[in-house]
Amino acid sequence: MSGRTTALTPPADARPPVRHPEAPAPGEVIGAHYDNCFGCGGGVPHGLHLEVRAGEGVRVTAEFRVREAHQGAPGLAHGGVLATALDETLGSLNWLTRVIAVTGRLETDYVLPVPVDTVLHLDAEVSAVHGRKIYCTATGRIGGPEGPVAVRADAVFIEVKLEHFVNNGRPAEIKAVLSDPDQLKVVRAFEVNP
Ligand SMILES: CCCCC/C=C\C/C=C\C/C=C\C/C=C\CCCC(=O)SCCNC(=O)CCNC(=O)[C@H](O)C(C)(C)COP(=O)(O)OP(=O)(O)OC[C@H]1O[C@@H](n2cnc3c(N)ncnc32)[C@H](O)[C@@H]1OP(=O)(O)O
Repeated sequence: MSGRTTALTPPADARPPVRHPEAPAPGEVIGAHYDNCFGCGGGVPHGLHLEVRAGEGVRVTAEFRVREAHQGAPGLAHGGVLATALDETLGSLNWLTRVIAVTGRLETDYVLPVPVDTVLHLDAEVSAVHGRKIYCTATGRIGGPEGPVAVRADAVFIEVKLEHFVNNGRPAEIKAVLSDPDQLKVVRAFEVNP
C-alpha cells in the first residue's frame, strides 16, 4: 500500500472550483488542445472529434457521434471509446480553470448500450478542488441533451506543470508542438495562470 488517497469523494476541506476570468464565454466552442488528440483533434481521422462548449461556472458540454470505427459489439459503441469521450470532456474543464491537469482516476458506469450513429450529449463539471486534486463528474445522454443517461463518470484529475508533457512526451512530437505557432498559443494560455 502506498498510503495514497485515491477516493473519488472530495475531502471535507475541499474548496469549490474557481472559473478563470479569461475562461471562454458560456456557449463558446473550445477548440482542440492538440490537433493529434484522439479525443478532440481534427488531425485524427478515426478520432472522436469531440466538440466541446464552455458552460456556466466550471462546466462544459460536448457532443460525440459514435461511428463505425468506434464499435465494440456489432453496432454498439466500445466501452473504452465511451470512457474516452467522458475523459476528454472532463479534460476540457481545464480551459475553464486554466489549470493543466491529467486524469488520475476515472470510474465509469455504463447504464445503457449506445448504438453506432448515436449522438452522445456530454456534460461535465468540477465539483471540488483539494490541493492539486480536481474532483469532477460527467454524464453522457442519448436521444437529446435531456435524454436518458447512458454513461456517467466520476474522476480525479491531478494538476501538473507544462513540464509534465515536455519531460514525458516523445521528443519528435514535443519539438513539433513547440514549433507550431497555433499550438504555442494553447501552451501560453496555460503558462500565464498565476
Ligand atoms: C509542450 C506540449 C504541451 C501540449 C499540451 C498543451 C496544453 C495542454 C492544455 C490543456 C489540456 C486540455 C485538455 C486535455 C483534455 C483531455 C485529455 C484527457 C485527459 C487525459 O487523458 S490525461 C492522460 C492520462 N493520464 C496520465 O497519463 C497521468 C499519468 N500519471 C502521472 O503522470 C502521475 O501519476 C500524476 C501526475 C497523476 C501524479 O503524480 P505526481 O508525482 O505529480 O503526484 P503525487 O503522486 O505526488 O500525487 C499528488 C496528489 O494527487 C493524488 N493522486 C495521484 N495519483 C492519483 C490517482 N491516480 N488517483 C487519485 N489521486 C491521485 C495523490 O494522492 C496526491 O494527493 P495528496 O497530496 O492529497 O496526497
